[in-house]
Amino acid sequence: MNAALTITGLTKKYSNFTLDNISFSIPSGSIVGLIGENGAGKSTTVNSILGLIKKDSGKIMILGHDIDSFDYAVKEKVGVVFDGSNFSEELTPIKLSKVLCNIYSSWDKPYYNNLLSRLGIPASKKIKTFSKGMKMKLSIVVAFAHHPHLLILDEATSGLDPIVRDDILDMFLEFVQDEEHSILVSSHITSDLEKVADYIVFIHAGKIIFCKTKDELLEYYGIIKCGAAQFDAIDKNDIIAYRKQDYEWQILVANRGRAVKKYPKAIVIPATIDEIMLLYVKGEN
Ligand SMILES: Nc1ncnc2c1ncn2[C@@H]1O[C@H](COP(=O)(O)OP(=O)(O)OP(=O)(O)O)[C@@H](O)[C@H]1O
Repeated sequence: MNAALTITGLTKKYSNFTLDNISFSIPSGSIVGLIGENGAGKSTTVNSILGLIKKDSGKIMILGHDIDSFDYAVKEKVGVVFDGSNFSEELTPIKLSKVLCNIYSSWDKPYYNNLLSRLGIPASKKIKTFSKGMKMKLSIVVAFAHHPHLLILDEATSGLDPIVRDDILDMFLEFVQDEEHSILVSSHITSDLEKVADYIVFIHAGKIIFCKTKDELLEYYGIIKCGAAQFDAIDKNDIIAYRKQDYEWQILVANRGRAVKKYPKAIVIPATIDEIMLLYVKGEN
């Protein structure tokens, strides 16, 4: 399987933080969700991928090209959306299109106009009059309108309402449909990732905790809820992490079907990505 992005052994040291030997890849045609608590290292990973910060070590390949010797033709094939707009506030979306068609050889004006109206962005109003959400939507439209092969979004949907986010998730799914386009999206809104991501990469304190298919997480992971006596009887090898809240123990397990059979008296429920993250980060093991 071709990979749109391959990261091997990425390391970046700051005085109080180390992004430590990160490795994962994005198969072509897939959406990868990057999750982790504030300060986990998501933006450091994204900025390293984009060459915005200098990595200390590791290899990053985008669309088969090493980023250390990247040329402009490859850069054009990467669409980027950050949490914030970088466009001149005096421009209108129509004027912005005139600027961008000189920058991107693959700029698709009809598609851009189509996306502006699909997301309800006023084409002839100055960007400075836009709300934060409207600016974010414009950044997303611009990223799509130069037909990138790889889209990278860092916390790009957090300021958007659920209805707009739903439209954007549909755009993501349409984008990867032909198996040649791929998306890396970092987000704290894990319910969005549950809807669209194929893989989840979980970073905690600069290290990768896991890189798994979303289906594995949602179909197999589970939480056992039980009292003290039942907790003591649970095989410690089955426990990924646990925490106690009031009189209830919550235990994260990797195979909830097996847990149901093995512990018939316990309540075993599916785990959301948020709960999996919470138990890994705050739970004991
Ligand atoms: N230029 C810098 N100099 C020193 N430390 C930095 C720098 N940039 C980031 N860091 C540190 O690196 C760590 C990871 O930051 P990063 O922005 O990658 O986290 P994140 O997972 O994107 O967090 P958030 O969800 O809050 O955006 C933090 O402790 C941050 O303080």
